[in-house]
Amino acid sequence: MPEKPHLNLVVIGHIDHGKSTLTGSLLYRLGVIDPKIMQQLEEQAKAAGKESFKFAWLLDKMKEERERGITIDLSFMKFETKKYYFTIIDAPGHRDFVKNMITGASQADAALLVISSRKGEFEAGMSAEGQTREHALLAKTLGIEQLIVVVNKMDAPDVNYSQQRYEEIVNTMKKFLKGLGYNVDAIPFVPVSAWTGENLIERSPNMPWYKGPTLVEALDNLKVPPKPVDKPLRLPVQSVLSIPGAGTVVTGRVETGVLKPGDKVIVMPEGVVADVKSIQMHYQDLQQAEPGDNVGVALRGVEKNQVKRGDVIGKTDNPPTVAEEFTARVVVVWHPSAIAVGYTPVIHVHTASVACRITEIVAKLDPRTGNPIEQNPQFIKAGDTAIVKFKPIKPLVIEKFGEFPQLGRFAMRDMGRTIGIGIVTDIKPAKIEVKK
Ligand SMILES: Nc1nc2c(ncn2[C@@H]2O[C@H](COP(=O)(O)OP(=O)(O)OP(=O)(O)O)[C@@H](O)[C@H]2O)c(=O)[nH]1
Repeated sequence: MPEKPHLNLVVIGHIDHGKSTLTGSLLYRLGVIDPKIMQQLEEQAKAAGKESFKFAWLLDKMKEERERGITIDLSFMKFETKKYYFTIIDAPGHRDFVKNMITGASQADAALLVISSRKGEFEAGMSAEGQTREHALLAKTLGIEQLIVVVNKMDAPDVNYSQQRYEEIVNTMKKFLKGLGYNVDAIPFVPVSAWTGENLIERSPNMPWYKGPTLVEALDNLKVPPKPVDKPLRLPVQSVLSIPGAGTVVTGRVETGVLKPGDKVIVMPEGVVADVKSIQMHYQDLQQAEPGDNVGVALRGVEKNQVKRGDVIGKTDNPPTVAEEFTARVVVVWHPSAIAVGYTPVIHVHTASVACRITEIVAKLDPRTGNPIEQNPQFIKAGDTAIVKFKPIKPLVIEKFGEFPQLGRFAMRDMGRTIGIGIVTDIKPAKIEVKK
């Protein structure tokens, strides 16, 4: 039997809307979590007087263990439905999910947007600083086209499974998501209780008015994005090793195109040309590596110190682009004051992180329509969307989002936090000398 396709999910939404509870509850009900472990956690949560947090507790435990360097959690974050295997990348509660969404080992194929239906909670998420707003905007900017909206806490006393409240939320959300450019007719809005499990796997008798899919059915209705095998090769380098017998081995994930033993490749921005001796994945030799494959590539003609993390491998007839300067559409998500020309955040893009200086703020945009509202503003601040030019202070491979989305979206970081995100719209290429 052919293997089920694999999809990556992110869980997003406003604080306390139930992301952890939903994730924990879904994993538990799908049988991923051992009932004995769940019972222990339940007792711990009860003893701490926080029974309603038992599922969230489960995620906290996983997170703690991860922080202590125990590597058990990842397998817990996988589950399967009739059609697919899913991995939840970046568990909820992470402070810096934005950066992780961009530079993490995997790209999200779909997002679950969790919204609380409780009085005041839904409204808080949709307020100017609300994360329902912010996360939906980020997901769209990052090119996550598939969305499932989970209308949570339908069991709460003030909601009491009200169809009217559900419809009120759906109408508001449809207007908002349409404004961001989402095709709202393709988005399921599933009313659930993460807590009781209603409409997650089994239909809720308390919401007979709801005729749409359950959450698991909505997951099965997602589409597998096509593999970009026809595009030119791009393989960002994660690490470089020197292995006796094999020589220089680079590891990384193929983002686009295919790679075969015998191919002639070029490492940018180094400008070094090499031959592919062999390719391995999970200790097995591969005759062809494709998008999504995490591989080790043994290279002939290059020394370990000539390649580093953040470089990108391509074919010699279509080398990765090194930017002298690039233009991007950015969204500022957080900054204590204002951003002006001269500001130099660290840009995290694929596996690279390079400081880039803002050389021009071309225009401020209306975030809803994308139309310019101010040319050459003096500064931009949190909440603003703008067209900005950057000059990398060191050679950097970056691509236009329209051509290579995986290498054309980035996070801007400063002071240990994500300041904003962006997508590259234009590039002025640098001249690189090729070393044979
Ligand atoms: N009644 C009810 N309460 C819920 C439901 N889901 C979550 N809650 C409660 O909402 C509160 C917040 O839930 P969490 O799962 O911690 O929310 P979160 O979105 O993960 O929160 P952060 O990670 O802090 O952003 C807890 O008290 C939960 O018990 C639900 O379906 N029904």
